[in-house]
Order: sequence, then structure tokens, then C-alpha cells
Amino acid sequence: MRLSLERRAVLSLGSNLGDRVATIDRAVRALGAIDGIRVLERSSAWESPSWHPDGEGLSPDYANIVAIVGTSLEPLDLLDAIRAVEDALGRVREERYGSRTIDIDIVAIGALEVDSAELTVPHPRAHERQFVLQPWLELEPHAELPGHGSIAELAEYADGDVWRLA
Ligand SMILES: Nc1ncnc2c1ncn2[C@@H]1O[C@H](COP(=O)(O)OP(=O)(O)OP(=O)(O)O)[C@@H](O)[C@H]1O
Ligand SMILES: Nc1nc2c(c(=O)[nH]1)N=C(CO)CN2
Repeated sequence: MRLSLERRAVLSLGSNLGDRVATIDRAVRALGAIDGIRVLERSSAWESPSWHPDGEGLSPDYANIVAIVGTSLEPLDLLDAIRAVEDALGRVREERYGSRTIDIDIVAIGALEVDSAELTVPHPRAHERQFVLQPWLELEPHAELPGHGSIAELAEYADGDVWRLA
């Protein structure tokens, strides 16, 4: 279903296989080509060791960006659109937290809260991920993550190294 109003959504894009930044660039272009999604801002690319519940650095380093989009799509339609972009870019769904050519997560959709079997928004792990917080801070230093507060404060406590790619 389409809304007549746009909501501002924060997306996290990551890749740790192949030409990571080129794939992320293609994903951003593909998102912007979808009816109901406008790409408003995108961060530069940041790199970080792969995060996994069993430990860091078990697979190749990731490149990550944050993109801010305006969307008139309902949350589950936005998730479908994101999955379609991941599929179009050749993502193979393997194990959870495993390597991937492209991964797109919905970090937040305005102040909306969604808790369904398929979709949880705000993303339940975004508040503790430097690879989400640092690129987002670059775009919106005063942003708040609904339910968690200031992203600048969250970044002070979040674990993990992340550095800007040239
Ligand atoms: N906020 C969200 N953004 C994207 N997918 C979500 C979200 N909440 C729930 N999901 C669900 O999670 C499923 C698994 O997603 P995915 O394979 O990208 O997880 P992951 O990237 O391995 O882990 P993580 O979500 O911690 O980054 C998706 O198919 C989707 O249904
Ligand atoms: N650094 C980093 N680690 C990850 C990432 C990611 O985007 N960046 N995505 C994952 C998917 O579950 C698993 N681990």
C-alpha cells in the first residue's frame, strides 16, 4: 500500500564480498529507481571487521554506508523492495550473519515502531553497531534512534572499530 505522505527512513547497507563499494553504489541506485523511494542522503563508505555473535573478524571486512530515504511505502513493502534489490544484485541468502555481497537493513522509519515476525523497526541491533552509528552520525549528528536516544551518545558506548574508506 502507498501512503500519500513520505516518511524518512534510515537504511544501513553493507557488503563484504567482491567489489564492496561498487555493489553498495549499485544498490543505492537501484533503491532510488523504485517507485515510492527517494534517496535523500548517503554517507561515505566506512570499513569494519565483520561482526558475528561468535567473534569479530571471522570473515572478510565489511564496507558499510547509511542512506537516508524518503519513502511512501508501508514498512513491509519497503522490506520487500529492499529484498528485491538484494536479490537483483545477486545476494544469496546463506547463514545468518554470514558473508554477503549486499545486505540492506532498515534501521529506522521515522518514529515508527514495528514488531512483526518479518520486520522489527527500529532494527534491534543498530544501537550497538558502530558500523551503523558512525556513517549515520556523518549525515545527522543530532539524530535520535527511537527507543534508544541520541546516536552520538550511543556511539560513545558501542563496541567495535570502524574507519572511513578513502
Ligand atoms: N529492521 C530490519 N531490517 C531488515 N530485515 C529485518 C529487519 N527486521 C527483521 N528483519 C528480517 O530479518 C531477516 C534476516 O535478515 P538478514 O539476513 O539481513 O539478517 P542479518 O543481516 O544476518 O542480521 P542482522 O539483521 O543482525 O544484520 C530478513 O529476512 C527480515 O525479514
Ligand atoms: N562490520 C559488519 N559486520 C557485519 C555486518 C555489517 O554490515 N558490517 N553485517 C552482517 C550481516 O548480518 C554481519 N556482520
